[in-house]
Amino acid sequence: MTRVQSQSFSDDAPGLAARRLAATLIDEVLRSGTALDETFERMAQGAGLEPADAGLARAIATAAFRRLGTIRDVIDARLERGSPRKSGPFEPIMVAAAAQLLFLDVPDHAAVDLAIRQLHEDARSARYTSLANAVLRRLAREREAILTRLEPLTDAPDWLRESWTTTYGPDVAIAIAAAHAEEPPLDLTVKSDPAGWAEKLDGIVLPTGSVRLRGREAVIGLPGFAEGEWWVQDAAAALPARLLNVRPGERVADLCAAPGGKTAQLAQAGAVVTAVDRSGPRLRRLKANLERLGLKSEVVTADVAAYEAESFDAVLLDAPCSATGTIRRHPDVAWTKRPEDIAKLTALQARLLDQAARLTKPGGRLIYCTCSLERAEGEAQIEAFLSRNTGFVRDPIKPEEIGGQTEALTPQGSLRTLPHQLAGETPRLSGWAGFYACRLIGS
Ligand SMILES: C[S@@+](CC[C@H](N)C(=O)[O-])C[C@H]1O[C@@H](n2cnc3c(N)ncnc32)[C@H](O)[C@@H]1O
Repeated sequence: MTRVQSQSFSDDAPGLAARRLAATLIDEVLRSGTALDETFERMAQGAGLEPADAGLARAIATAAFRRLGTIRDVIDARLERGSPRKSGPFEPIMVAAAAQLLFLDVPDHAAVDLAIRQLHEDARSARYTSLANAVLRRLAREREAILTRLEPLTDAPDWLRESWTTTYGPDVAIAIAAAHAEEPPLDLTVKSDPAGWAEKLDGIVLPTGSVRLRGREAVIGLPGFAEGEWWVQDAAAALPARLLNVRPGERVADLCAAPGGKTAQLAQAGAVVTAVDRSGPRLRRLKANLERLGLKSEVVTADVAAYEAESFDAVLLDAPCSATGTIRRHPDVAWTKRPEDIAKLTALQARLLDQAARLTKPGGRLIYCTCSLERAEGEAQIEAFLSRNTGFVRDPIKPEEIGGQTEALTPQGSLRTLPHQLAGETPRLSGWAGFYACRLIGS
């Protein structure tokens, strides 16, 4: 894609500024590989948009990434001579418009007319407005037919499609991709009284203890947020810290801790927590989160690979990873990560894991986890670790520790959650993130 040049988002035409920001976000994320959330925070600030416009821009970009494979296919199929070359912002504007026409509740004329206006703003794309108009109007006319023929795996890049099919088999690969097509529900970890909070917030208590909300309201306005009674955390992401079974007063290291979802769980369980992360800005968010929750932890800015301290009763390493287990919440991940990232990340994870082992007391517990669907960042990482560190053994996780969700346990007793597990009331209220976690005991 070519850089979208217009950086001025405000305009008199209603909705145009939101569409400009949406196309720019899509373009920028694909070009730079920077996460949509981060790109949005940076760009929306400077764009001076009304909150509703900024929200619409983000919704368009998110829908575009969730369905990018399908969107590219249906546009290409209607461009007889392929995508025009040297056409400036043509592609991101078309992708954003198609996302609205096919997957969002936006009037067709608004999606089409505002896309055409945007194309006119750049001399390189202005030449293709008639072509764009014809393609977008066809998409609107043929929407029903397109939507009845959706194939979930089309919305995963080839390398992920192949990886899931090889690792989990063709049926599970399709189920994973189908789960990614659904908007995710909002899950909360509550300090206490999950049933009471589920009732107050119109949610359900999941078998693992998290509260899943049926609605889609902004969290900041919900009862209990300002009072620090709960925090947002995917139901699968809440499991690794629970599996550490910390007792009040134990010294616990949370390595790669920011923004602190797991630190909060450990502190809430009564542990004396040291949270370590190398990112200053992310640690500032961790501190703000803990402050809202009224919880405490020592906070250390350090590279875990070089972090030295007196050894801990228990250690949690939530290692940096490809984050392919979070594609449902962050669909841009599927299009920004590359196979070559996996090799770099697995080498880093091995270094961090060896250091985490050195920081674990003899007889202490060590949990390694990643939010990745890749075996290399989970099962294979632990197999390699155990062959290097013969002083450690697995401490198998029991079904009752994860609310009886036996399908999320490997034969070796590791946790392996997949996005299509955890059936709920509707497809949107089903599923959880893809996580791997293994509990080890040192000697
Ligand atoms: C998966 S996120 C952690 C999420 C966090 N545990 C939670 O539950 O909220 C990974 C974190 O690892 C940190 N990180 C990456 N490489 C690191 C390193 N070498 N040393 C310390 N932190 C690192 C990143 O800054 C990021 O905050």
